[in-house]
Amino acid sequence: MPSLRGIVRSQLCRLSTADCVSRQIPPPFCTSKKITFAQKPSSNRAANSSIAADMASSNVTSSVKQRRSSQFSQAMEYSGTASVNKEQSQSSYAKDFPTLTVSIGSSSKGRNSKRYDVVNSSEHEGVANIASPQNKSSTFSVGHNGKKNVNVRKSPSGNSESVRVVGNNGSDCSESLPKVERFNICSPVTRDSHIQRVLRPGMVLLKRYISLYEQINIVKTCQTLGAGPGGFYRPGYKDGAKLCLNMMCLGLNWNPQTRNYDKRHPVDDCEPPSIPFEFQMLVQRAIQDAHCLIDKHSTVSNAEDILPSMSPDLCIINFYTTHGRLGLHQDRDESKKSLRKRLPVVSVSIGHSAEFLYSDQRSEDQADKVVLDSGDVLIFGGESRMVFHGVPYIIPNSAPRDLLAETGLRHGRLNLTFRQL
Ligand SMILES: O=C(O)CCC(=O)C(=O)O
Ligand SMILES: [Fe+2]
Repeated sequence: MPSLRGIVRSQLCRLSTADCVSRQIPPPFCTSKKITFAQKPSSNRAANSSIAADMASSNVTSSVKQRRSSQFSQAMEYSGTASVNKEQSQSSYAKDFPTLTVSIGSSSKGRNSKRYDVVNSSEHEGVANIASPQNKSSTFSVGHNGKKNVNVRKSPSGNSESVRVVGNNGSDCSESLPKVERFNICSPVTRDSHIQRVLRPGMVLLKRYISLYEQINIVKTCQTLGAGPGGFYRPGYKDGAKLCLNMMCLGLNWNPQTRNYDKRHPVDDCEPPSIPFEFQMLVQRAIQDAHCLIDKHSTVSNAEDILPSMSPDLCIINFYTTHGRLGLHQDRDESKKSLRKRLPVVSVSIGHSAEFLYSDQRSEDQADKVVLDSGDVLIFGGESRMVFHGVPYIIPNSAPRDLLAETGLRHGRLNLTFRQL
């Protein structure tokens, strides 16, 4: 199943990939479209980087090629219906570019089912609004008051659909059309602009950033790698005390006893697996989106000055059972050069939620606290690179049920911290 990032990431400063997947938009529909961006320049970097990341993913690339022609029939097969409503409007424009109305999800007969519609919300525009029922992850603002419109329009030739994503002030043909006050069916509490936060200079939290689909893939990859050479084990410190977690490393092995990075695993003497390409892409995408957020919230001309870019060559993967924890510490075993440049740590959380403390002092009392949920990405670099941080508590029964069901992941929390040596 291909990734769904294509469409939704187009405004990824504000909208997480999680939204697309959590809404169960059929993958063929999402990925095979020709995507055109009509965004403000400041958003283009993120949009382009996201698409580049998507296209670099082998899944997506091949699926785009393969599925292009049978796009809508696949969408129908997946879960719903599609129809071309040429008669819907009397305008010649609409006749030339008939609106596609696509119903995705269970039919309205299904009592307990969620329903996701791409509907014709305007006779003239053929604007397709994708929104979800109100739930915890409903952050896709739609329509006049919201952030995203996805237009689905079929070309006269009938064989190439395009998806246009426009922002609030989008400059598509709709500009010349009458302005209509839209009713926003998304919960006002969970507007997507609130879910990505600069916690402090150099520290960015991208909430619900990773789609459920991507989370599942990450878990499966970690399960496979974790069972092989260089896999998970329970590490201990020099004094014999054990860490309250299981750990494995990618790229280079971190040894808590020597506090060094080695080529080999301290227990099985194997080389750690290398960082999978998809993980690398995820990290790049997250840093670029963090830059985008910093651009939006600060007056600096270059977000790199606040949060330098980095290319990870190692990753520490922790698995916390529900009793796991990690005391306040600094990540300071990377090279002098890396620390001098204050290259960020990119932390990915999957599974159960956790409390996360961070502070300039090694003091739990004075520390700030944030909850890290499944799919969140936290980045700390620049001024925040040496922040004390730790995980005092895993929140029981807080993992997405579908994630556990799909992967058979134990109850607990997986955390991946990517770094550059
Ligand atoms: O689990 C986390 O969120 C933090 C992990 C961490 O700080 C580390 O591995 O150094
Ligand atoms: Fe750490």
